[in-house]
Formats: sequence, structure tokens, C-alpha cells
Amino acid sequence: MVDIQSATCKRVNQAKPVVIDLDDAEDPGALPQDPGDDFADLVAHPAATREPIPARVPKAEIPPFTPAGREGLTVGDLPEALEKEKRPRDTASALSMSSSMTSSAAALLGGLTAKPADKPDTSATPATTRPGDSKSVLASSTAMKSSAASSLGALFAKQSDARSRKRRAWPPSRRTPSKTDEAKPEPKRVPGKAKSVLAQSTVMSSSAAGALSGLLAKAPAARPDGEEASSSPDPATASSAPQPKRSAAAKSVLNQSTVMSSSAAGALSGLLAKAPAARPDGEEASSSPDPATASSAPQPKRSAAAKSVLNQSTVMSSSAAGALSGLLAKAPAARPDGEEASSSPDPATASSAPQPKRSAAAKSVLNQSTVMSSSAAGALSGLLAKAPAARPDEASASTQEKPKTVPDSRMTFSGLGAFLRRHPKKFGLGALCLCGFAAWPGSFEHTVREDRVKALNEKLAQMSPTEMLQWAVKTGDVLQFSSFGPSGMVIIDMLAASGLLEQIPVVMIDTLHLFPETYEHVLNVTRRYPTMKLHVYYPLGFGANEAARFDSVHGAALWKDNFDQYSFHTKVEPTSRALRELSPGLWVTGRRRSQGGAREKLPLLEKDAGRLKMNPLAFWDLSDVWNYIHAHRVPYNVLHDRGYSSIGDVMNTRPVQDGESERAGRFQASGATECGMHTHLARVAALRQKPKAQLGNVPHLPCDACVEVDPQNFEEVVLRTQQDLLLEFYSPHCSHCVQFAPVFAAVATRLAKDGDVISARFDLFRHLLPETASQAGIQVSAFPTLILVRRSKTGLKVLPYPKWRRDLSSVLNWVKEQAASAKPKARPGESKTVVTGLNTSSSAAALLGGMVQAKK
Ligand SMILES: Nc1ncnc2c1ncn2[C@@H]1O[C@H](COP(=O)(O)OS(=O)(=O)O)[C@@H](OP(=O)(O)O)[C@H]1O
Repeated sequence: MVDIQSATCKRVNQAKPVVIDLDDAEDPGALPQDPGDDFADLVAHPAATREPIPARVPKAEIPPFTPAGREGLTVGDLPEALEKEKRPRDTASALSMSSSMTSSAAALLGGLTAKPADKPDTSATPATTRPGDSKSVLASSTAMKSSAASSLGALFAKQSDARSRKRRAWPPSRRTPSKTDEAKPEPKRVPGKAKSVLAQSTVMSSSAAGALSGLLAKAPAARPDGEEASSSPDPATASSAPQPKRSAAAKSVLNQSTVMSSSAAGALSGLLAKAPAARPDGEEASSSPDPATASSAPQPKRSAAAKSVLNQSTVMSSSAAGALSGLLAKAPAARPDGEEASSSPDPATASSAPQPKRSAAAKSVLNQSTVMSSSAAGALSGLLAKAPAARPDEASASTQEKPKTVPDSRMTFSGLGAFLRRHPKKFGLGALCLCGFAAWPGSFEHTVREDRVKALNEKLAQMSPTEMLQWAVKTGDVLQFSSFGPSGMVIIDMLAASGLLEQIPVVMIDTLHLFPETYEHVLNVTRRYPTMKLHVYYPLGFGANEAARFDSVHGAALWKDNFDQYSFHTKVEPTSRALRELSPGLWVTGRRRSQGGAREKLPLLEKDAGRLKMNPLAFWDLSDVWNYIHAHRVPYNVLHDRGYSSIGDVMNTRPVQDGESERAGRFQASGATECGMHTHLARVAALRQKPKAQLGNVPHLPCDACVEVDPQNFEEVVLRTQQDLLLEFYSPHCSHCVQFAPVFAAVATRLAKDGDVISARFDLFRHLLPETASQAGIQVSAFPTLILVRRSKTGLKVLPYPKWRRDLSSVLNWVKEQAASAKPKARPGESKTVVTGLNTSSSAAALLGGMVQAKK
């Protein structure tokens, strides 16, 4: 951290730009002031920094894969998979990166490996022997559930019958192989300027975060730290190598902070300001004769500084603290340590070497942050640890004439960047602005202007899907969302063929109600494409194989009774969470215009959730898709051979009849045509704006003595509470919540009378749980969830209500027991004064108004 601060100051003194990581860093003055030019340039010259790739994979290069050759691990293979320790780092990292990918995710896939004895022999696929196959994926799960095999046993029992049925001929008769390849020729690309790589930060999901990441990424290079540089055999390499990774990881960390308050921004600025003093920069390095010591010595100081600042900052939100801690923890890796660089002859190794230190530091700092849960620390460490492995190409590129890092914030901050270039002394103000941006939730929504998207669509229309994907990668972090449908499979194959699959992780939302065949298909895909990084997200509070628990919590007929609510839990919320946690600037989907309905006018590029969303096959029709699948032997879901043209959940998907539209078999009994994941922002926004009275069939559960908590006031009311706070997470659609509602209302009234404990509730139907909640150790795994939040000397304590008994006296007694156990015993003669209500700094109390009375 101190490195960064020091670097920042030096850069300012040298009157060089700090914020904008322009790729022509040697000559910032030469850069165009209008970011739009860069962007247009990039689009016009997509091949500028990349070798052209073939539009289609030459058939000879495709490993043979036939539908009949689909293979699965046997039950007997499972222990082997569990024991298998060696796995490609990238896969493991991808798995660990997803804080939501629980061990159950692997369990899910693991379960799929269980193959019934009567399953047709499908072991011919060469992918089984590849390194990094799904066995490896499974092995990376440290807590794989043994139930996986058994639950999937049931799954296969059902399946064996169907599978023994005769399959349709390949290719399925409904598809006519044809001219696809000719029909979609890859247009020629015009060679262009390499420097145009930079412009694409329009897609930054969290602009301020990106700007800060960019800033951090630049820091080592910016440091004219003689001591350190001289101790490195190749200072240029050493300093530049970790840069992209740092940037990416820092961004991930920062992006998790969705609600950094302005006060946190202030704290961050304060930290930046304090830093030079905290670190005797060059002195420290030079006073250490041993480069190893030099590299590790500053670390504890940094941690201590972080701790001290965090502790001092009473107003910093947990997320801000987390982000800050992440940044601080990252600093050691950012340093061009002589020891690290010299001990590693291989640049790739050199760049990955500091990783454990970084993780450890991150953990250490995070653990000191009293509001950060240990799980958050772990997740964060995972993120940090993940960064180098995720992009091995970047590591090696660092020693070569590498393409410049693309800072994700460029578009948003280019105006500010230009300003700072002209007025470098005002950097302090700029930094403050950046922090302020971070404090402005949703500010990234403004990063891409609609007219820009329109212009880009025109450019993209000239490109083949593969070229579009190449272009997308240059914009920053990209994710593909896939249900492994035919279109998604085409995209996956194109990415693999163009060497981009590693760079674009795939997110799959497991609704818990997918077909067994779909799970098996996913497993096969992981084998066929071993470099694919898969993140599986589940409905909030659930993991793999928990359909039954989901049904018991939400109601087995929710999909029929209230499809909106069902799809909110199973698609919309997990999608939102995935986007928030993985924070891509751009996400790719498999939707096409030819699917009809709301997709008829689908653009190639659109804005959604403040990010760009690309639909590279938007202009393809179904036959194009199947022709590609056929020509390239792309694996597909066997259900397509049984008449299912579009596949979703078991209970509401049916095969289509001849003449029916592609998606006619979806969302049975609901009348819906979309699951909602592609319109979620609009949906959630609309829901929030609707007055309560207009929320139609959403039951109203009165609680007069409750503070209503939402993402906007969450930090204020919950995380900064000075009084004990009893908080209920509920959904007005959940029957248990409806039953419990009058009890909770009564509890709240009683507690309000006593005045010691505030009652509050958070509606998980209307709102998404903010990231800060999990960072503070708040877990919601069922409805209703009841917790007591208490501020103690060491920070915030979260005490979950452990009982299933949800009657008035049980809850009240529990709350009182907790209160009694926490109260310091009054010394004789000491008068006890409890000041509550409006006199306190507790915002919750303030919100309660006069309800909470001051008492002595
Ligand atoms: N469960 C899940 N997980 C991840 N991504 C998903 C999911 N469902 C839909 N999608 C994305 O939406 C694309 C179109 O899917 P569908 O036609 O099935 O429509 S729907 O979204 O389910 O309404 C779909 O394209 P494909 O990858 O071809 O399936 C994905 O990009």
C-alpha cells in the first residue's frame, strides 16, 4: 500500500498522469483526448494486437467427439477423482475464485460422474484422458459431498431408461446441414494501430474501482525506487509483470465493494495521504541488505497501517474496509522485489511466486478488519490468489513486448484523466473524485453511452462472431453466461478454437431443477473443453442437489403459483450475484433474434446492469447453430434428440411439436417467455419503484415497530448500529415468513418498549442482499433468518438465532439471554446509564424515531 501511495506522490510531483493507464504511457501527451476516438479505432482495427484467427476450427484439429461417445466417470472413478490432487491451476483457481461456487458445485458435477451400470458404453472420447478434465475439476473441491454420487444415482436411475431408448440419427433430422460455413465468412480485418487497445474501458462495471485498480497497476512502474529497481535483475520486467494481474485482482476486490460510503472514500484518501509518512520508502529498502528481507519487511508495516487506519475509521463500511484491505494486501506483490524476481528464472513463475504472500497478507489484513468475516477473507484471498493463474498468458507476456494493460476505467475516467494530465497537481482532488465514484452505487451504469453502443453495434455487424469475441476480450473482463444450450455451445467452441476460452470464464446458473441430462451434458463439456473455467451459481442459500430443500423453503409449486418469484430466486438473483462477484465489464449470452418474442430485435451489443452484454449469435438462425454444431462436432444436450429445442427446468419444459417455435416448450404453466435473467435490472428497478400498494399479490406483513432495512440503509442501520439489532431476513412469499410475521411484529413491539434492542427486517423479495452483508459474516440460508447484530469492542458480532422455535417467548428469551451475557457487570456504586433513542449515534434508533426512549 505504501508503495502505491509513495508512487502516487512521486508521480504527482513528476507531473505525470496517474489515473489513466494509457497504453502509450511513455508519451501521454500524444494520446487523444477524446476516448471515443480510441474506441472507434479499436473497433475498426480489431486485429491490431492479435494474430488473425481462423473463423472455423479446421476439422482435423477437433478431437473426435460424437454424441454416442459421451462418457461419464463411473461411480468407481469418484474416489479417484477425489484423491486426484494434480489439476491445472487455472481450473482450480477458477473454482476458488467464485465465492459462490460452493463445494457443492463440484459435488454436483461429481454426482454426474456416477454412471449406471447399464449406461451405454460411451468411453471412447479421448477427452477422458486429458489433463484438466472434469476429474480434476472435481478433485479441486476440498469438501465434496459424498452425497453427490448417491443423489446422482437417483438421477441416473431415472435416466437409464431414457438413455437406453434409441437415439435419433445424428445429426437430428430436424436440422439440415448446409452452407453455414460459407454463409458466415469471417470478414477481413484491417490492420490498425496497436495503441488503440486502450480505449475500451467503457465496460467497466465499477468505474471507480477500475480507476483505482488502474492506478494501483501503474504504481510499481511509477516508483522510481532506486533500491528496489537495482535489486531486480530486470527491473522493467519485474515491475511490469504483475501489473495486469494486480489490476484484475484489485478490481475484483474493489468491485465487491458495492456500497463503499463516501466516508470510506474519505478514509481511503486519508490513507493515501498518510502513506508517505508511514513508509520510509527508499530508506527502508536500502537499509535491508537482504533482498528477501527487503521484500517481506514492509508487509507487516503495511498490515499494521491498514489495521490502524481501519480501526480509526469508525465510519468505514465493511466493504470499503475489505476493498482497502485487499488493496493493502496486494501491495507486496506489486513490488518489484529483487528476491522474487531473481529467484525465478521463468517469468511465469516469477509472477506467480508472490502469490502466497499476497494471499497471506490479504488474509492477515482482512482478519484484522473487525467487520470482515473470515469467509470474506478467504474468498478475497481466493480472488487474489487466482489472479496470476487465471491469465498465464499475461505472465509470460510480461517479459515480451507485451500489449499494454487495458485499464477498465478508461472510458469513464478519460475526461478526468485528461483533466489530470493538464492539471497534475490536482491529483489529490482527482483521487478524491475517484473514491467518490466508488461511493456512488451504480455509477458505472453511466460508463457507456447509448449512442456509443449504437455505433459499436454498427461496427460489430461487420464482424464474425469470433471476431466479436476477440474484440470483447480486449474491452476487459468478459464472462459468458451459458446454460450450455446449442448457441452457448457454439460460442464455447468458437472461444476454444480461437484460444480465448481461458480468458472468458463461463457462468452457469443452476436453478436446482435442471434435467439430469443437462447436468451430464455440462460435465461432458468440461471434459471436452478442459481449459474452460466454470462458475456455478445457485439460488441464494442453496447448493448442489438441494432442490428438495429449495422446494420446502419456497414451496414446490412456486414455479407454477408465482413464476416471477420462482425465477427471481433461481435465475435473477444468482445472475445478479454472479455479475456482482465476478464483475465483468461485458457478458456474453447465447440469445438470438430467431428465437422470437422479446428477442426479435436483439442487438449484438446492449447495456444491461450497467455492463455491456454481447449476443454474438444474435443474427444466426437455428439452422446456422446446428450446422456449426454438426460441422465442428460440438457436444450438445441429448434432450435435443428427443424433441426438446430449448431446455430449461424439468417441470416446465416440454418437447416441441413440428411447426412450433424454438422456445414454445419453455416456461409451461406460467405464460412467461423469458426467465428474467436478461431483464433483471429493469425488473428489480421497477419493483423497487413500485409503491407498495401496487405490488399486487405480494402479501403485506405489517410490523409497526420494525425498521425496514434495504440495500441503501443497510450499512447505516445494520453495520453501524450502536445498539443490539434483531434483524429478520424474510420474503413476503415464503409461507414460513408469513406465519412468523405476527410473532416478529409482537417481538418488535416488546423490544421497542424495553428500548435496548432494535428490531429490523430485510425483504429479500424486493431487494438483493448487499455484498457488505456477507462481508460482515451475515449468512442467509433460509427464510426467515433471524440474527442479532451487536457492536462490541472488537467490532460487529453476528449471532444467528439458533432455534427452530418461532414463538414469541422463545425469541424474546433468546434475545434477552444474549443481552444479559453481553452486559458488563456493574461495579458496586457505579450507576448504569443507557442512552438510547435519538440521542445515540445509532441510525436505526434514529429511524425508529421516538419509539426508542432514552432511559436511565
Ligand atoms: N441457467 C443459465 N445459466 C447461465 N446462462 C443462462 C442460463 N439460462 C439462460 N442463460 C443465458 O441466456 C441464453 C438464452 O437462454 P434461454 O433461451 O434458455 O432463455 S432463458 O434465459 O432461460 O429465458 C443462454 O444461451 P445458451 O448458452 O445458448 O443457453 C445463456 O446465455
